[in-house]
Amino acid sequence: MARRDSSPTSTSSSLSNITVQTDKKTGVRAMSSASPSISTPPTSLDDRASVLSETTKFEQAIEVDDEAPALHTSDEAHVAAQTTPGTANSEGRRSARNARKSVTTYNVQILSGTAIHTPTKYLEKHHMNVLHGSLESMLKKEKGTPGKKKLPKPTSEAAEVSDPVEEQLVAEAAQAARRRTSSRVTDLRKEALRNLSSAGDAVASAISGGKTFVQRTLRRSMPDSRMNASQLSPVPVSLKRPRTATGAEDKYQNSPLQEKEYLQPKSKVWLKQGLYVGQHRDFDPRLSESQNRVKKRNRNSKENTTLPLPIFACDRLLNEDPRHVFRDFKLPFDTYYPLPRKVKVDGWVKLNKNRFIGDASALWKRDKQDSSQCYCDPEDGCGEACHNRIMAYECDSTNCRLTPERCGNRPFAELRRRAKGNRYDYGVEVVHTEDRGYGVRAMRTFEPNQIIVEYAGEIITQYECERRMKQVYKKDKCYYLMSFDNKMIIDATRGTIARFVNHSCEPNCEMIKWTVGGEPRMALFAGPRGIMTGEELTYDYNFDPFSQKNIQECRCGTESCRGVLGPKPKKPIEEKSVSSILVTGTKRKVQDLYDSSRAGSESTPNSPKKRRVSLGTPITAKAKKAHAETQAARERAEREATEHSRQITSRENRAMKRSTSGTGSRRSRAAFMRTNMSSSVKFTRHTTVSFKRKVPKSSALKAVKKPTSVHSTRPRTTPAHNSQKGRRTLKRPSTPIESSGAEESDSEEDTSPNITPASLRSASAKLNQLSPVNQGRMGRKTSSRAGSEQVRAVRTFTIRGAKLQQRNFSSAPRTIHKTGAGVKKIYHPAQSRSRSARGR
Ligand SMILES: C[S@@+](CC[C@H](N)C(=O)[O-])C[C@H]1O[C@@H](n2cnc3c(N)ncnc32)[C@H](O)[C@@H]1O
Repeated sequence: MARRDSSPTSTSSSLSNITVQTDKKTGVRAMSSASPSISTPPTSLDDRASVLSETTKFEQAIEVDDEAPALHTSDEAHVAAQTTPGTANSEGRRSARNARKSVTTYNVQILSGTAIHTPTKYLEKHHMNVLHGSLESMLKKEKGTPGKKKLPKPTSEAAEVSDPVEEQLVAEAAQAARRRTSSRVTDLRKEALRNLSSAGDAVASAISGGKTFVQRTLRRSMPDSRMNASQLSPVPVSLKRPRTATGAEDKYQNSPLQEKEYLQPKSKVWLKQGLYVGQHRDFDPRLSESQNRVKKRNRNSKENTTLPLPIFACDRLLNEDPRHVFRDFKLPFDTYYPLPRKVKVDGWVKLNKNRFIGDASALWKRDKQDSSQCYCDPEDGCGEACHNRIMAYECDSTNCRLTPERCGNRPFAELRRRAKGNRYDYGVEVVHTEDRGYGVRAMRTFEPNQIIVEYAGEIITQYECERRMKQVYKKDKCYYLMSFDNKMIIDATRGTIARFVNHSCEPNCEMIKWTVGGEPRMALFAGPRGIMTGEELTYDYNFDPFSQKNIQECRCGTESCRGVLGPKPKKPIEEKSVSSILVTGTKRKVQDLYDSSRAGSESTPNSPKKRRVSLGTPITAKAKKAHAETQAARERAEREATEHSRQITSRENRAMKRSTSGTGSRRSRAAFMRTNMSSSVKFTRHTTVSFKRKVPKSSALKAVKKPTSVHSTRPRTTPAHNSQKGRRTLKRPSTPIESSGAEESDSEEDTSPNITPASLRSASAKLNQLSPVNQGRMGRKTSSRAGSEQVRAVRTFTIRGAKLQQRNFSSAPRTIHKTGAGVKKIYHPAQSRSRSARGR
């Protein structure tokens, strides 16, 4: 043991009592502080412990590992003793920041003690003979590279050193140490740091030893002996395999191929069989719309090689399963429906509710009388029989006593709720159609008669509409104008998505006007079939093109396509024949009808089909049969009509006599009318007369000089076409774009008061007595909310094999707008003239 009590170069500092101990057995030479140092910074040990401690904390740490690290430490201590004789410190006080920013560098030519601190960033460029890092590493390097310069040996063995170079180095080192007393403190700190790093190494090796042990144990316990170190440890494999236990483990651990096998990501396996195999998905939701388009364009369209289901399978599917009988089999739209494809529409400013523009607000008349009330039971939940529903009024707290949860007649409230949900909930989206511009598609299913979307936009006056047509929209190809209440127009150029709904001659939706909170509102409702996801939404524009040049070809592609975007045909031939005969009872009319039936619907000069179908089309056997049936029915009806008119005439004459003998007051006349009408209705029950009945109005009654025969008004009646029996008859409200029949009712509306819900109820009650027909399901027809004078229902009878329709006024109206939206020249002021005035 060498003991140095004091250093010649020691200062008055506390670093004077250093003991360098050498353990001969292990060759460890450690330093310890025998006495407490004044400047010893506070440690975790208390002062006493610190004082009595034979070894420094670092030394204690070193002792944990009694193997290789100790050797380095001894060397290090040796060097330290050499370089800074009599100086040792157990504490490393360099701040962590500095330690990180720089490393100790030694110029091996100048030897230790001349350490400088080089910023790490300059290390690359540092001179070759400058070593970086701890002395320990330097020593390792020296040992590992024979022939290189060795560091000086301890002083006790200095005499034995024969290498003059080494001697010189030692001497120089001693000289430098003497010269640079001021750097002693720093050197001691370095020493301490070195000790610390050695301790760190020892701990790291201990930990790695422990891990290796755990891995070994695990490996042994695992059935799969191929488990390698990479799976047991999060540390990279390359760093974790220095020690191996067995040859077999070695084999696996050292095989890079095996490791790769485990590290590779799993690849997706696609099904080779199944319902959707072979189907192309055009849309990749991960890509944008344009990227998808490009992809689609570039895709090589391969033929679908998947065979269809065998025929017997389809047959069973369609015919044997009772639920599928007579139903088309449809695959679901898409089991995985991607995010909505947002179509950007140029120039579309979206409005969610109606907005009055200019004078429209001031001119808008709110009809105070117009209200409705329902008295439904909670069990009914305002279903089909709800009075408000029949009248196309939305229930609310003022007109319905049910709670919103119980009431089933609040479609616009439902719409409001839906709009707060997500896009799927809202349920519609704009799409590009092949040949009709934009269209609207359902993104969900809709129940029959369920509300889909509101048709809202700017409410403008006729004057403003004209102005816009002439000035603003004069170059446009599409107009989004729809006539509305109070002779106003909804311009949906700025409006809801409903403006994109296209026309179809066999539509799946209806545009219906409702009264919500006393205000009229238009909305698109699902038709009686309901809507499937993915279906394009359409409604019948029943469009009056106004002039020939505005006639557009219809591309709806349905079987019953009328060929052009035009008005609906007025009535089917059979129906027309019967009703007209009954009304007129003249041969001439029958002849007309016969002619018209021969020519089909082309007999009407305004019929759009006239331009498409030639009259010379040969009559097929089917048509001949239909014609014969019609003829027979006509003859029967003619006979009945003669009888019918005879009876009515005699009854009217009797009633006339009674009324002229009475007071002649308005009330009595009204009573007479009611009696008369009731009797007519009763009568028609048996004779299946189709007729139109007007609710008595004061103005109308005034005009009655003598009890006008019901017949006298009938010739002008145009029984509505109700191709779908038992379904609601579509009736258009008054509009400036009305066709002639509707315009007549328009003019009446202007001069006559509105029908009140009370009168409707009484009329409804009377008819209820007459007929048990479920009026909620019957077809309904009215001219408009403001002018709902013509309130009719359609009833189907079978008399002597002929199916006939009876119209009465028992059912309340469900107002359906006549004109389609957005059709060019959909509105024109001249259209407010009667059709007859326009020569139609
Ligand atoms: C209210 S817009 C409907 C949306 C329109 N497709 C668009 O792109 O904005 C009415 C116009 O769509 C076109 N359209 C609608 N239904 C059609 C049909 N069945 N056949 C041909 N064109 C139709 C006509 O050009 C019509 O003027």
